[in-house]
Parts: sequence; structure tokens; C-alpha cells
Amino acid sequence: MNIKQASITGGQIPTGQVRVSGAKNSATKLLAASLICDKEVILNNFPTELVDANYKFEYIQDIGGILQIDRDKDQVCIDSSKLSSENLTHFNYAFRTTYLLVPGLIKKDGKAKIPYPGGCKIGQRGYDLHMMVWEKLGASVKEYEDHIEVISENGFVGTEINFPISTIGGTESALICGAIAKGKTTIRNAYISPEVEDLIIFLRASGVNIKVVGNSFIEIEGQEYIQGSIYSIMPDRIEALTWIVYGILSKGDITILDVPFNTMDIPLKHLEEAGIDFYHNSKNIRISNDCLVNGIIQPFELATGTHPGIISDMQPFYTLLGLHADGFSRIFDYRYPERIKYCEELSKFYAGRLIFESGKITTEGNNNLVPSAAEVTSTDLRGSMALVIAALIGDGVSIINNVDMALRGYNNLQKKLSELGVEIEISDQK
Ligand SMILES: CC(=O)N[C@H]1[C@@H](OP(=O)(O)OP(=O)(O)OC[C@H]2O[C@@H](n3ccc(=O)[nH]c3=O)[C@H](O)[C@@H]2O)O[C@H](CO)[C@@H](O)[C@@H]1O
Ligand SMILES: C=C(OP(=O)(O)O)C(=O)O
Repeated sequence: MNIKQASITGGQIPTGQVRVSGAKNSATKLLAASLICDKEVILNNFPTELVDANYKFEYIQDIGGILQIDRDKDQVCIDSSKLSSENLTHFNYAFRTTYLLVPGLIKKDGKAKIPYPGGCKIGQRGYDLHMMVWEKLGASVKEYEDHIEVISENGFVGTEINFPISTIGGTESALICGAIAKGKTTIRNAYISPEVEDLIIFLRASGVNIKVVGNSFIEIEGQEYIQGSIYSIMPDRIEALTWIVYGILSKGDITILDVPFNTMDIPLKHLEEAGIDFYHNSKNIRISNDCLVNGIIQPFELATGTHPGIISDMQPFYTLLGLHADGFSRIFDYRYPERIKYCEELSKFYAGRLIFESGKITTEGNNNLVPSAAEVTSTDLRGSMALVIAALIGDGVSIINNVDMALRGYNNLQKKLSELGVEIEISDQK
């Protein structure tokens, strides 16, 4: 795939409606979980245009899965009756959750060859706990130069899994593997984020018995036969926050549809404390100039952490907000302290206003600031989207190199902006 760049003319004012798509961090997991089902699975509200989803589609088709992808209806039907990774000719599939493809292959073929986990380079992103899960469930695991091989000819056997740290990917891996294991699997110190909850609901709807006790203990009764289901993916809370921040900074008038309010209490509370008041009903939110209570964004201090707090993926959008607040704001990222590389690029729009070091970002904001046009290069998904927003609210024409990073997580970005009256050009990078 050719690398893309965006050419963006700043100062276009968005007006109209934008609908939040199904969550990347749920959709791509449910796609992998569908592979353990015995009947066809239908996933609705699926963000079919995401770069990450398309890599996963390609891998699933390459191992024998049959997918019907309806890009107009945001629907994917998955028939995974015949899967085998034996004849794969390459492992160049750039997405994070490659490890979730193991259980489907183990169930259907007793063996899985998967690419190493990809995803954003936002600091240490180990995969040792995924290997621990497979080994504890009875598999043998080998690492090769370009792939990992997991073998368990007779399937997984239920076990106890104790995570030493809270891991989303690890919890998801243990859940899907436990669903096909013989007997009972327990997970201690599970991390049940809203997207993990979406996975639990999907697995239950597909016929797996899962008991959740408190907020970090899970018990799964593995099933030999898993029916599958028709399921609608939850809306993307990070995308919703992105549109809210863009709406405020662009001084536009936009209504954001399908906001998953139940997953965003704390992130929204921090916006309120920064002086932003919205009109909303149970599903939609309207952002306009009137939302700024005193006509300005108040400076703030916050730290990212685990859900229900502000998750690290939202951090760059608070940084942007801080740059337009009335004074100094501080943002601490304890989850991924090295998620600061994008700040170097963002500084090209905001000369001298960003100070950053491992885990800490300080912004010197100004309510009347207009970012200067710049040519920048994306470093990670959310950072790339922050650069896109800076360009959109800036003056002149900006270039965002490797905008593919943003397109990994923002479904139909160009089309959604166009529906708001904002045109951006995306072309192969020169
Ligand atoms: C596709 C997806 O849903 N990605 C999200 C997921 O990533 P992901 O699932 O990769 O993140 P984890 O929650 O697993 O990672 C948390 C920490 O655990 C460590 N770790 C994880 C697994 C492992 O085997 N060994 C290990 O040491 C990681 O290096 C990291 O420091 O949660 C992150 C926050 O937690 C988000 O920023 C990502 O957007
Ligand atoms: C870091 C992210 O994703 P991934 O884990 O897929 O790299 C993200 O969604 O912001």
C-alpha cells in the first residue's frame, strides 16, 4: 500500500452532522472473535474503511475465511468454517491485535501462524503475556523471524490466568482463548474497558458462558460448539471525543451523532471543568461557539490512566485543547509516557508553546491562537489526527505526511469532513 499525505487548507468552518463509527478497538477484536464461531457471524456498525480493519480482512481471507464486506451498510459477514495459516506466503499485516487470531485457528486447525503484533509505536508494547496465555492453556509457542507459531493439536485446556499488570489485549486474548478451552478458565486482574465489555457481550450472545465478578475477575466456561450471533459494534469513544474537540477548536457548529456517553463520563467532566458546556440528548451532542461558558477555554491539569479515567489514546486531543486554553495546562500520561513523539511535530504548528518530556506535556495556551501552516509527519494514530486538526484550524495550507496513521483509526475521515463542508486532499506521498 502506498503511503498517503494530506493537503489541508486551514480555516474551513465545519457545520452539519457527523456520525461516530463503530469502535476500532472493538470491531477488530470482534472480527477475530468471530473466527471461533461455528456458524456465520454478522457484525453491524463495522468501520469497514479503517486501514487496520482492512489488513485484518486480508489476513482472514488469506487463511481461508470467507468475508462479505458491505461498505455501504457498514456490515461484515464472517464464515470461518475452513481456516488454516499453513500456506501463508508473508506476514506483512500491520495491525496490533494479531495475537487475537490465534484461538480461531487453534479451534479450526490446531495450529496458528501469526504476524508479530504491530500498531502504534507509543513506547513499550510487550506481547509476553499473550504467550503466557497460550502456554498456560496448553499450547507450545515458537518465535520465528517474521511470525509466531502456536500449536495445540487438541485445542486449549482451561486454566487460571493471573495478569501481573492490567492489559486490555491480554484480557481479550484470555477471553477468546478461554471460550474455546475445555473446562473452566479464570482471569484475575482482568482489565474490563468498554471495548472488552463489548467483546464479553458478543461472546455471551454467541453462546459462551462468562461470569464477571467485581471489576477484575472473569470466569469462562469453554464451549465446544459456539453458535455465533448478529451483533452491532459499540460507537467509538475516542472518535467521539476527537469530534468534540475539533468542534470546539474550529468554532464550527456540529452535531455529533451516536456518542457513547456511558463510556465517557470522566473525559466529558474534564471538558466541563475547562469551561465547555454542551447541548445533548442521550445519543447526540451539539458543539458550537455558545458551548464556551465564558467565551474561553479554562486551563486545566489532568492525567491519563485506566478506564473510567481518561485513556491514553485521548491524550493528544487534550493537548490540543490546552494549546487554545487561557494559560498553562498540564497533561500527564502514566499509561504510555513515551506517547509524546507527536508533540515534536505538533510544535511546528505552535512554535514555542509545547514543552514535553516522558509522561508530561505542558502547553502555553492562548484563546485567540491560530496555528501556523506547517509540513509535518505522523508518528502514531492519535498524534496524526491531532496534526490533522491543527492543520484544519490553522492558517494557510499544511501537509500531513503518512496520514495513513490517522486513517488506521478514523473511518471515512475525508468523507465525514466533506459532509461537514470541509474538504481535504489525500494523495500518494510525494
Ligand atoms: C487495539 C487496542 O485496543 N489498542 C489499545 C490497547 O492496546 P494494548 O491492548 O496493546 O495495550 P495493553 O493494555 O495490553 O498494554 C498495557 C501495557 O501492558 C504491557 N504489556 C501488554 C501485553 C503484554 O503481553 N505484555 C506487556 O508488557 C504493554 O507494553 C503496555 O505497557 O490498550 C491501550 C491502553 O491500555 C490503548 O492505548 C490501545 O489503543
Ligand atoms: C494506540 C492505538 O491503537 P493500536 O493499539 O492499534 O496501535 C490507538 O487506537 O490509539
